[in-house]
Amino acid sequence: MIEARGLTKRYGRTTAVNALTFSVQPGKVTGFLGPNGAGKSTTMRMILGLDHPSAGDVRIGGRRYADLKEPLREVGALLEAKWVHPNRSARSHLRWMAASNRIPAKRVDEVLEIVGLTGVAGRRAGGYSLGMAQRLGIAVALLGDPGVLLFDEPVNGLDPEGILWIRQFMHRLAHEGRTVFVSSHLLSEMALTAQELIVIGRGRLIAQTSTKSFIESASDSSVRVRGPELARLYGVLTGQGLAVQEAPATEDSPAALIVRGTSTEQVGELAGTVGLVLHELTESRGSLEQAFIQMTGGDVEYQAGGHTAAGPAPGVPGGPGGPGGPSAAFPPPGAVPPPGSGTGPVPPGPVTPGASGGPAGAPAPPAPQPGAEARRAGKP
Ligand SMILES: Nc1ncnc2c1ncn2[C@@H]1O[C@H](COP(=O)(O)OP(=O)(O)OP(=O)(O)O)[C@@H](O)[C@H]1O
Repeated sequence: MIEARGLTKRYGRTTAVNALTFSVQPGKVTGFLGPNGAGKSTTMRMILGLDHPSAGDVRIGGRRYADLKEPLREVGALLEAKWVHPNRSARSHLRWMAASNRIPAKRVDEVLEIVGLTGVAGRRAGGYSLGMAQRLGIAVALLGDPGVLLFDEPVNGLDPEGILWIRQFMHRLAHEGRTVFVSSHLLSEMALTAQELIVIGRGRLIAQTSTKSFIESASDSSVRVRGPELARLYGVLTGQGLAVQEAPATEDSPAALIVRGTSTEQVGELAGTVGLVLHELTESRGSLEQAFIQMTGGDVEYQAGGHTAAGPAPGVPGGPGGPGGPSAAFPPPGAVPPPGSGTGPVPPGPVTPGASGGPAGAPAPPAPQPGAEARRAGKP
């Protein structure tokens, strides 16, 4: 279990992490969700003792990282990709890691088998694809058979097969009773991967909730209605106590009304009883991504299908469907190292951030000093 209390990190005038309090429980995958720059990597580095909090603290199983006697056996992490020496093979790299952490050599073959790298374990890591490098990173994280695992943006840059593999693998680790904490800026990915979500924006906690509740609350439905007598229609609907919002005309669509907490049937019948002509009556599901951007105060544009999905809040017109390296595994103390405007509860595809930021994390020194600051500038 991971517990953060009032966790804060300031870099000069920037408050990267602002009084975060949350807990990550074993036995399930917990997603750490926030737009680029929200403070996810900084939080993970503090969990791993690579950055000192400016205030507050974070504990793993009740102890600070620096106080863990054998950190590699308690927590494993995948932070940054491609940090393995290119001329080393996966096996020799793992043997070196194991030896430097007093882990029996036979564990190397076990973890190679677990991540599916046995067949290529003798090949130089420099020739590995990103997906293979990810697996190697995970193998390093698993060397000490830790009960707590951290993954920072593990699917960045992976192909669909690699994404599926990582997702299933995290489920398996959680099923084994481990604490699995995975960061992402992709709500659509987290919706498929995590049972629990910790959502942050600009360093602050926005929500800690089950993924199911988050999706339900973020994908409220609304009814869009328009006709030649909008003002009268507005009066009829509000007269029935309905929450009605005006959607001004845009280049693409004429002015309309957005009605929440109702159905197309009810709106149509109310209009019919007073003889109002309607030109449009549609139900829209809020886009999860738009809800996410709103909640996180995101200043990041999310794009999918070639258009920008950032825009009005769910249920607000103007938006379709709605209203509108690895990593290098970071083996403590041994080494470290995007959907568009979907219309359903779970957006159909990944969201690609307009402003891309690569996976964050610290390089993987073979034996990081607990508590040592890992500066971004020092990243490989
Ligand atoms: N070493 C550092 N020095 C100065 N500012 C930093 C440092 N590390 C992070 N920041 C700033 O802190 C904020 C949070 O960054 P962080 O990398 O933790 O966010 P993130 O949610 O992981 O984003 P991303 O997905 O883009 O990596 C950003 O404004 C970032 O520029």
